[in-house]
Amino acid sequence: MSSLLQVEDLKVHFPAGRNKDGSPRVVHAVDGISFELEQGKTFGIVGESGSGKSTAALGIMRLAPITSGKVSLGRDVISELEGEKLRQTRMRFQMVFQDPFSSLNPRKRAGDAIREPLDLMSYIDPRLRHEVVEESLVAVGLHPSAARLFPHQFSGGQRQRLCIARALATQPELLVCDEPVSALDVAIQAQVINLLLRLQDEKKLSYVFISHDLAVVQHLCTDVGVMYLGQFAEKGSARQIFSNPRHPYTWSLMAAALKPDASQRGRERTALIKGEPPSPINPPKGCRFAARCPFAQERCRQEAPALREVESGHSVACHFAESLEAPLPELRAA
Ligand SMILES: Nc1ncnc2c1ncn2[C@@H]1O[C@H](COP(=O)(O)OP(=O)(O)OP(=O)(O)O)[C@@H](O)[C@H]1O
Repeated sequence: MSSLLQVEDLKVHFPAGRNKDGSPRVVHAVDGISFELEQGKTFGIVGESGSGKSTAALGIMRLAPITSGKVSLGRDVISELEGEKLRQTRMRFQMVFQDPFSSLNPRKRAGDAIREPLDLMSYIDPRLRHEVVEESLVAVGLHPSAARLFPHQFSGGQRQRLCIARALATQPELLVCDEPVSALDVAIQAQVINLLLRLQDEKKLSYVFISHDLAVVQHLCTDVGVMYLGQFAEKGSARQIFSNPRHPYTWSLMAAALKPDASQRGRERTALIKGEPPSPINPPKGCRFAARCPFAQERCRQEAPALREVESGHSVACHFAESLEAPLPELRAA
C-alpha cells in the first residue's frame, strides 16, 4: 500500500542570535526526521518536553518554516507548495491543537468558526456550507444548535469536539493532532480519543498524533516515533515499540510511566535516566542521548549512531541496540 504522508529528512531550525565569536546560533528543533503514514493509520510522536514534537507538527503543516527535507501528501509535495496552491491543498490536512480555548476566537460563534475554512473554498456553494457546518457538529457528537454558541458556553471536552469539527469541515485526509487531550480531564480524554477512533474508522482518516502520554499513544497509534533532541531515537510499529523497546531513551520514558506499584525496583528506575536534555542549540557530536544514558561508552560520545533497522520496520539509533538488555523485566520482549 502506498503511503498518504511521507516525511523525508525534515529539518526545522530556528535562528537564535549569535555566539561571542559572531557565528550564528541555531536551534536544531527538528533535525532530520523521516516517516511514512498509510491511509487510515496513526503515526504517534512521543518524547519529553522540548524534544521537537510540536515543531515537527508545525513543519508538516507548513506553519513553521522548513529548513530542509520533503513533506508529501499523496502526489503533492506540500513542503514545496506556495500561495494559492498551498492554500487549496491545506484543506486536505488540518491541525487540532492542545488548548481548544486559545485556538478558538472567543468572539466567533461555533458555526462561524467551522465555516471559516470553507469560506476560503470558493468552489463550495454557500448554501452547502451551512449543511457542512451541521454535519461536522453532528459528526463529533454536538447538537446542530451548538452552531449559535460562543466558545465559552462549551465545556472543555465540547470545545475540543468543536475544534475537531472545524478541522473536519474541509473533509481532510490527514489530521495532525498536537496533544489534543492533554488539557482535558481523564474521563473526557477517553471520550475524545474514542471520538478520534470512530472518525478514523468512518472517514478513513490518517492521523499524526503527538503526545507525551505513552498510554494514549499505545491505545491510538499504529506506528510510533520516539523523539529525542530533534531526532528519532527509535521508530517502528506500536507493537514493536511497546512490546520490544530497544533504545535506552525509550526504556527511560517507559520506566517513568510505569505505575509505582508495578515493580519494587524504584532505585534502578530512577537511575535509568540522568539530568536534563542537552541544548538543541549545540547538539553533541556523538549520540545525543549519551550524556544521560547509563549504558554510554566512549564510541557513543564520539560517533552519532544512525537510525538503523534491527528488525523489519523497527529502527533504533543506538550502537548497541542488539546487545543491550532492558534493565527492568517489564520492558523486555516477552
Ligand atoms: N519559534 C522558535 N524559535 C526558537 N526556538 C524554538 C521555537 N519553537 C520551538 N523552539 C525550541 O525548539 C525546541 C523544540 O520545541 P518543541 O515545542 O517543538 O518541543 P516539544 O517536544 O513539542 O515540547 P512540549 O511538549 O513542551 O511542547 C525547544 O528547545 C524549543 O525551545
